[in-house]
Parts: sequence; C-alpha cells; structure tokens
Amino acid sequence: MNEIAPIEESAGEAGYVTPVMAQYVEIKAANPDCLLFYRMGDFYELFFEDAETASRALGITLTKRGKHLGQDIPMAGVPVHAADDYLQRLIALGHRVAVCEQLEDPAEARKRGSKAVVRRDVVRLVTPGTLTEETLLDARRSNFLAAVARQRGSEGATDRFALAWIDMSTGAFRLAETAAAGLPALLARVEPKELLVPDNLFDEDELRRTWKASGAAVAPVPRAFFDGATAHDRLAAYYGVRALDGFGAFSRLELSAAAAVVAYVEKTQVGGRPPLDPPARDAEGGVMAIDAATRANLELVRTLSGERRGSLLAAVDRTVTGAGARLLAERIAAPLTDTAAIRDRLDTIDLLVAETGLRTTLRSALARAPDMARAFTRLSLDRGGPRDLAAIAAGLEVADRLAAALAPHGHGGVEIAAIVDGLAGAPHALGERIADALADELPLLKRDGGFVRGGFRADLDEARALREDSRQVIAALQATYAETTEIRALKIRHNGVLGYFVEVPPAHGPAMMSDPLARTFIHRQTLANCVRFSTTELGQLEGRIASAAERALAIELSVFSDLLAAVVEAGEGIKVAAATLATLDVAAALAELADAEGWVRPRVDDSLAFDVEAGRHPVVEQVLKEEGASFVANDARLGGEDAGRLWLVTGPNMAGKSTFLRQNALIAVLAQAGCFVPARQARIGVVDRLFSRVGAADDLARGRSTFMVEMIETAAILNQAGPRAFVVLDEIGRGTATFDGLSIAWATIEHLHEVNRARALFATHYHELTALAERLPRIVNATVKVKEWKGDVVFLHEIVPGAADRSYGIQVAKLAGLPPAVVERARAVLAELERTDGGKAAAILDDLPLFSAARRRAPAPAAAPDPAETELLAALDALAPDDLTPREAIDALYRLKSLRARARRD
Ligand SMILES: Nc1ncnc2c1ncn2[C@@H]1O[C@H](COP(=O)(O)OP(=O)(O)OP(=O)(O)O)[C@@H](O)[C@H]1O
Repeated sequence: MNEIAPIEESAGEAGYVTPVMAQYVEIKAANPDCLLFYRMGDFYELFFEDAETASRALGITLTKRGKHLGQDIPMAGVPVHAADDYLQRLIALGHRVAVCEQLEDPAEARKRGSKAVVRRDVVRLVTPGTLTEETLLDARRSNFLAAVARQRGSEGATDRFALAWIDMSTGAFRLAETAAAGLPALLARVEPKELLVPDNLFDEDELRRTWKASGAAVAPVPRAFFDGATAHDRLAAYYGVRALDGFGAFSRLELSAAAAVVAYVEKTQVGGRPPLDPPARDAEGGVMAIDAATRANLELVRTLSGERRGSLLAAVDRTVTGAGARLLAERIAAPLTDTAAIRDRLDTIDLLVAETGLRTTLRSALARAPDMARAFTRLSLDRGGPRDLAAIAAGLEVADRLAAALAPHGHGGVEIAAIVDGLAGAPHALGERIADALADELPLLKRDGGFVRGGFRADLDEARALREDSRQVIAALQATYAETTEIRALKIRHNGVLGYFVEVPPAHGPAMMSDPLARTFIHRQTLANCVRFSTTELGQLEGRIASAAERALAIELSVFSDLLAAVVEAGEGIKVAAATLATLDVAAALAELADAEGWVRPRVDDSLAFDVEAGRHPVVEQVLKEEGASFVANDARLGGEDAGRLWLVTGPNMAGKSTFLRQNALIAVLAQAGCFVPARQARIGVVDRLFSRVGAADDLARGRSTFMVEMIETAAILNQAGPRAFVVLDEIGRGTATFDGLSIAWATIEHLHEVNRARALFATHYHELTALAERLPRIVNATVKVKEWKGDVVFLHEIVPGAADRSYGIQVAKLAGLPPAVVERARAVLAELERTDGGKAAAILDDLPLFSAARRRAPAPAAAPDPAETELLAALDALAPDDLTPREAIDALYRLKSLRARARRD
C-alpha cells in the first residue's frame, strides 16, 4: 500500500479539489508533455492519464485514489528505490518523465497548519537525450541529444540545415551544417536518441519522414529556443564567456541549433549545468558522406535487423572500456577524408602493433579504467556518489601509470604525442587525494555514510568511536538490566519508531510494570510475544549515539564536498585524461585486432587509386572462421588516373558477389576511419562519398522494397557521385520486367562510366551487360568462379576476369531443395527458351505439359522405405527456401548433401 502522510488526504467530494490535487494539477500543467512522477513519501505516484499510460507501459497496477471533481482518480505508483528501473523502461519507450520531489519535510509543512501541503516541484525532466545515470545508459553507446535548425533558401536556392548534438553524459558537443539533401545522412550518422525540432518544422510534410527515419524520440520545441538573435548570448552565458570566438567560427545557423540544445538542457536540468565541452564543428566535407541507405545496407554499426552483433562495428570492436567502444563507434560511423588525420590515427596503431609488450600493458591497465567522463558529469550535476569519486581516482591512477609507460614513445606520431601530453596533464595528485580519503568498500549514496577511510580525519574517527563506544555501553547496560530484573531473556533492541527499548517475554510483563521495576522501566508497548519498555538512561544514550552518527555523517559529507569541489576545479584535466584513455583504448584494440587477424595498414592518399590485394569481408570471414571454414580473399583494382573503373561482376546466386562488393566498401570505411584493413595490401585514394545499394528484390525484408525506392536511390547516386565517390550497386534493375531492368542497368552503367566517372562495383545477373566492356574503356568484366561437378555447382568464391557464361540458377534451386519435378520442368523450359532464343516462350509452354514430368517422376510405392532417404526427404520437406538467409541456405545445402551421401552409402 502506498504511504501517504495523513496530511495529504486527497479524498474529495464532488466539485471539491483537495490541496494536494490542486498542487498536482498545477505542476502537471507546467509539464504537459511529460509523465509526472509525483513524490509522495516512498513512492512516485502517477495520476489520471499518466497513471494509465504508465500502468500499460510498465505492467504496474492501476488503482484509484479519492476523487477529483467528483470523478475517481486513476493512480499508479513506483517505489522510489526502484524508480531507475521503471524510468529506464519508460525512456526506452520514448516517454519523457518529470520528476517532482518533496522539497521539505512533511513535518515542516504541518507547522504551517493541518491543511498545508508539502512543497513540491519538478527537479528534473528525464528525457531520452539527457540521461546521466549509469543504470539508464548503455556503457558502450553514446547517447546523443540533437537539435536541428533550418535556414530557408532564398530565391530558388535549397534550404540549409544545422545540426547540434551533445552527449550530456560525457559533455561532447558537436556542430555541423549541411544542404537539405544531406540532412538525412547526417542524422543517420549521429543517430540521436532525442531530436529537438522547432515546432513549426515538426509537422512539415517533407520533413516528417526525415524525423521519423532518424529513429529518435522527436520533440517539438518552441521556436524561441532557436532564436538566432539571442543564440550567441545564450551560449556565451552558458560557458561564462563574453564571446564565442575562442571556440571557433560558427555560422548563424549553427549557433541557433547549438543554442536550442543548451536551452533544452537548461530546461530539463532545472538549473543544473552539465559540464559541456565547447562546441566543435565538423568542417563540411570533413567526413565521408554515407547516406542512410548505404549505412544500413553495409551494416556499419548495426545489422539490418537492428542488432549490434553481426555489424562491422561488432566485428572490429576489441576495446576494453565503454568510452573506447563509444569512440570506435563514432569513428566507424564517420570516416575521415583528411589524409593527414587518417595517417595520425594509423601511426598510433602501427606503434602498438609493433610494441606487443606495451600493448598488453596498456590493455590490462585500461580494462580497469572506469568511465571517468560519465562519473565526472554526474558529480558536476551533484548526482554523483562516492563510487563516482572513486571512478575518477581509479581513472587518474590508470592515466598516471600509462603516462609513464608511454612517455618514451611520444615522438611516434601526432596522435600519440597528444596522448602522452593528455596523460601527463591529468591531475594525478587529485587522484591520490581521493584515493587516500575513500574507504575500500563504498556505498552507492553519500547520505549512507561510511565511505571515508578510517584514519583520514581525526574528528571523524572520534565521532565514529563515540558511536561505537555507545554501542558497547548499550551492551553493558543490557547485562546490568538483565541482572537487576533477574530476567535473562531481557534484550535491548532498536527500531525506527521507539528508538532503543528494552524487550522482555510477556510472562515478565507484570513484574516489570510493578514497583520497584516500574520506577526504572516505562511501559511502551505490549505485543503478542513481547513487552517493550524505555528508560531514561537509554533515552540519553540514544541521543548521544544519534548525535555522534549525525556528526560523523556531517564530517563525511564535508569531505565529499571538498573532494567534489576539487574534482570540478580540475574538470578540464579530468576530461582530457578520459578522452585520452578512450583514444588509447581504440588504438590498442585495433592494433590487437590487426595483429590477431593479419590486417594491414592501408595507404590512404589523395589519388584516385583503389587497389586492394587479397581483401576479405571482416564480418563474413569471422562467421566462417567460427565454423572452421576459411574465406577466399579477392583483389579489387578500381583506380584510375582521372576516373575510376567499373567492375561488372557476374556469377550465380550464392557465389559471393554481394560479399565481394561489400567487403570493398567496408575496407574503404575502415581505412578512412583510421583502422587497419583485412587485406594483404591496400591503397585507397580518399573516397568522399560512399554509395551502396541493393536491388529491390533483395530489399524486401526491410519492407521498403518498391521499385520506386530503388530508382529514387539510384537517381541520387547518378546525381551526386563524382570521381572521388565509391559506388556499389548490387543487382540494380532487378525489381522490374527483364527488358526494363536490363535497359535501366545498361543506361546506369553508361552514366556512371561517362558522367560520374566513379570507382564502382556492379553485380548483375544480366549477362548481356558484359558486352559493355567492349565499348567502354574503363569497364572491366569480372566473375565469380564456380565448378560444375556431376551436374551440380560448386562455389569457389574466387573473383576472376571475364564474364559468367551461365547463371546456374537451376542448379542452385536444386541444391536449395526445390522438388525434383520442378527442377526438371525448369530445365526443360530453359532448354526450350534457349533453343528458341526466348522469343516464343508463351507458345512453347503448351508443348511441355506441366505435369507430365511430375507424373513420370512420381515414386513407385517402395517395398520398404530407406531410412536415410526418408530422412533426406523429410529434411527437404522442412525447407522453406523463401525464409532462409543465404547463410542458412548454404548450411541447408551442406546438410542435404551429407544426408545424400549417407543415403548412397546405405
Ligand atoms: N570470398 C568468400 N569466401 C568464402 N565464402 C564466401 C565468400 N564470399 C561469399 N561466401 C559465402 O557465400 C555466401 C553467399 O555469398 P553472397 O551473398 O555474397 O552471394 P551472391 O553471389 O551475392 O548471391 P545472390 O546473388 O543470391 O545475392 C556467403 O554467405 C558466404 O558464406
């Protein structure tokens, strides 16, 4: 049952509004777009519609409490101690929660009169983009809050947008500006958890789709948040500076988006100021442009089904800290175009690949480094506890140790030099000071006390000793009382209501309540199994203990606030150290990966080269490895002097075309993200835009597979790609009638070759396209090698020059378990089509009676079914080819083959 102080009685007559309800309604009205967590004693209560929403979302009981204007008030509550868990679930569902606390003790309110209501107000809005608690955050993912501002293009020019994004939990603050066409790509890269849009843009038809596609919880906010005229001053005030010039040059549009983020932070934190870094802007063109479809298709940070597992990120992530994992994800999501910056990252990895001993030292030290950046934010917002202080100390200790280990390597490159500086500049003495002050075992909350180490403060030791002494005095007193009353079962106990009291079994009650004992023992309570008394002596002792405990806690809290002030003071150094450890973790993890998997340093330069020798697909290779199979490496040579080459890849289904296409796109991403790559050698001229598209038929699973979408996306490529782009097109044109599709593919290739001149890989089933290589000089035909063996097809996964002579579609269909009658019929149709050159397909169908093959093949009833064959047939029946992933299909093939082999043996 929910605890509510008697003063909060909320039962009301019809038309009567109780003071508590009046207060609730007022606070709720100020926060209409949030669920209101209204603190009542040990519970956060939700009322009215909020209660219904929360009850549905959390599966908590919906009850009623009193009446409001004559109607029952629906109510649901969550206990304060479990609130984080419920908050997490509500936030994950996209809700915002206003946390309304009691701002005074109910006793204080009572002093104002029996009808007075405890003062309450909202202390914080919890929204998906403003989380700071460890329990509410994913340690290995950034949690971005973004705001988007628009500037209308004048006189036919297109609109421009600015995006400002922060991770409030770490203080990261970034800005970027883009033309309208680039906005979806930017949002797809940042993946904000929460997106603020000016309320006039929220419902604009064109934009609504963009907001939805961002996957963020979209919050319309007043236009005033974006006001360009006040943006500069709002930001300057936040950072306590007069001008922002010291942070860099920002456009008016960028400032407006940044100011909106800051305004929202101020609103949700109700006066609290998270320590945001000064905004840093991304130079336009500074990162490889990767649109949302390409990003999804290449499964950079998550798979098409939304999981991290199976993505490029998961395959390369060997970081040992949350901050490292977050940084790596950001790098993979935003590969660079500046060759010098890429080289700086690669230099650090180079060093750590060579220095295996140093790498091992780094990684084992880093594994113990807590999340300093997030702990620091919580402390700055006064939400931190003793464990956050300890996290800072432990992080600084790791930084100290690594500074010593790395000092001799400071000349190994620009990034490593910055790392050495960042570690050296960390406030090491502060770490020691915190470590000296804190005990080994720490409570979560500072108000629980007990976190200051014994011996750290003499006055604290004294107060604690007094508290301990008094406890001994109580033990002695119990012995004395037992002796004087001659009741051996007498005990001194403690509870919240009576404080310390004497307890005896009921049989001794009468003696205790009569003279002479009644002169010492004052009767307090008679329960079924005991009688309780207090004494003056106990009362005095109680006071002494309480005041000693109070004093001890007060001293501990003052130690906490001293340390907190020192931490805040040293904030800059702590944040730099935290960022440095993350950078180091990423470099060491990538070096570890490179060493273990035989990856190499790519050469990234400003040419138009694309030479990958023996490249592999990082994800497919790992999957195959787990199954004991090996990956067949393949070369790709797409570079040219002033224009790229286009490889036209033909080959049967399941041969490995898609894998080859994607692996090259992924190698480009990895190289420019500053990672080593899975190849024997790689040289890549910087790619400014990456495109990867899969024909409509393959896209069905995503539920967005209309031919129209495919064509819109192809149009985007043909309109945007230049010689620096890298284009991967997988079976484009397949989603329509054969001749239409072929013609579109044909024209697309010509355009890519003549106009875009991009480096490109084009996989197709239209063998007719291979004729283009004769006419267009930079088209190269390539095919995936297969072997035919006893009428079946064997995939070799090797890309070789030339064109596929056949599709082997029927062989693949046969391997996949199509009924033999259908396979046979397909063969016959194919032969007929080939004989008549496809022209009179309809006419021949009558000549090939559909069911004759089936009838001929109908099995004669066997005397006794062969068990191995029965098993084979059952396995075949169980197959649903349309439901299989390529991986499952190949597994099924192998299984069927082995069953078949057994059947033969039997
Ligand atoms: N280079 C390779 N080495 C080893 N196995 C490979 C290689 N490439 C692909 N495979 C295996 O073959 C399977 C099918 O590959 P992929 O999907 O690339 O074929 P595809 O030719 O694009 O087929 P479809 O035309 O049906 O899309 C992969 O899941 C993988 O298991």
